[in-house]
Amino acid sequence: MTTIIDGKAVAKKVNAAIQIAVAQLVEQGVQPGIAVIIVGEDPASKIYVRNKNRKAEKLGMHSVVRQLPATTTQAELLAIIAEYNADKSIHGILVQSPLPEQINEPLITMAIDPKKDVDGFHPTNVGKLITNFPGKYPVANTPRGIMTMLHEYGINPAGKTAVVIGRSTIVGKPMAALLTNANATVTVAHSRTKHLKALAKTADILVVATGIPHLIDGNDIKLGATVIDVGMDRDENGKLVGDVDFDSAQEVAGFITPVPGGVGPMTIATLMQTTVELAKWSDLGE
Ligand SMILES: Nc1nc2c(c(=O)[nH]1)N[C@@H](CN(C=O)c1ccc(C(=O)N[C@@H](CCC(=O)O)C(=O)O)cc1)CN2
Ligand SMILES: [Mg+2]
Repeated sequence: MTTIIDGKAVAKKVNAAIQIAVAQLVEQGVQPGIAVIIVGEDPASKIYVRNKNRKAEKLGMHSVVRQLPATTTQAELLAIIAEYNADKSIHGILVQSPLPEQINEPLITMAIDPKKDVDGFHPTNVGKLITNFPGKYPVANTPRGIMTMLHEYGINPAGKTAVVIGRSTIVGKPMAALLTNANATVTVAHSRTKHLKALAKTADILVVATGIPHLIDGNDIKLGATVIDVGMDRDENGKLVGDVDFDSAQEVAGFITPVPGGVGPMTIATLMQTTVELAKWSDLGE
């Protein structure tokens, strides 16, 4: 019997807590504020940005969306980031990815004040995560949301064998760090990994974030394993599917996230959570 991890339900619970936290902050004279910058007209990015804005407003936050043309230069984007770095009403700054090719993404990440880095991508914050630095700092929202889901379903990574397939800055690397800090034994695999499927089968916790539809199926999963599918791929019919073949995987897994309705909803809920925390840390010194 497999348990389907309901990311929508966990996100709802997180959002309910955020709504209360925001109301309390507003009473103390602090309204958490987020600025989302989008460059160009990528339709999926526009939907994600619209969803972030709507959710932030619904939870009582101050939310600004800055839509820029695809021809925006590096200097123009840097100037806008500097503007939000100096804006006291904004606690979190997010530059939606992907960015057009004339923009140097690492330099943009570096330009955001680490204290307003709501994505948790700034090297200062990544460094703190990797070193398990004490204190408060933002952590990438997708992997952090996955940790919240594991916690909600009573899955403790300590002592478990975890395999993370994917080594991106957004998911794979911070996921591996979070699982390591939670005392799992972690292997990071990727497109050049030999015997990938055999390795996947050793995992008690398997996180798949490759962008390859149905890379992993039930044959590659240990009986009873927890399977977290970060993929958001389109199949030949344009249907949204994950990196895991859900139908065969759920015959073997103990716990599994669906696509859609698993990791995705948690990303936005956790982004809201991080925005509230940044506001508390900066304005209340918590
Ligand atoms: N600066 C950032 N850019 C991007 C990030 C990010 O975290 N920071 N992540 C992704 C896109 N993304 C948020 O930005 C995101 C994508 C998808 C979902 C989601 O809820 N997905 C749903 C399905 C939606 C559908 O039907 O198409 C789900 O999985 O249930 C949330 C956030 C890239 N860019
Ligand atoms: Mg999902």
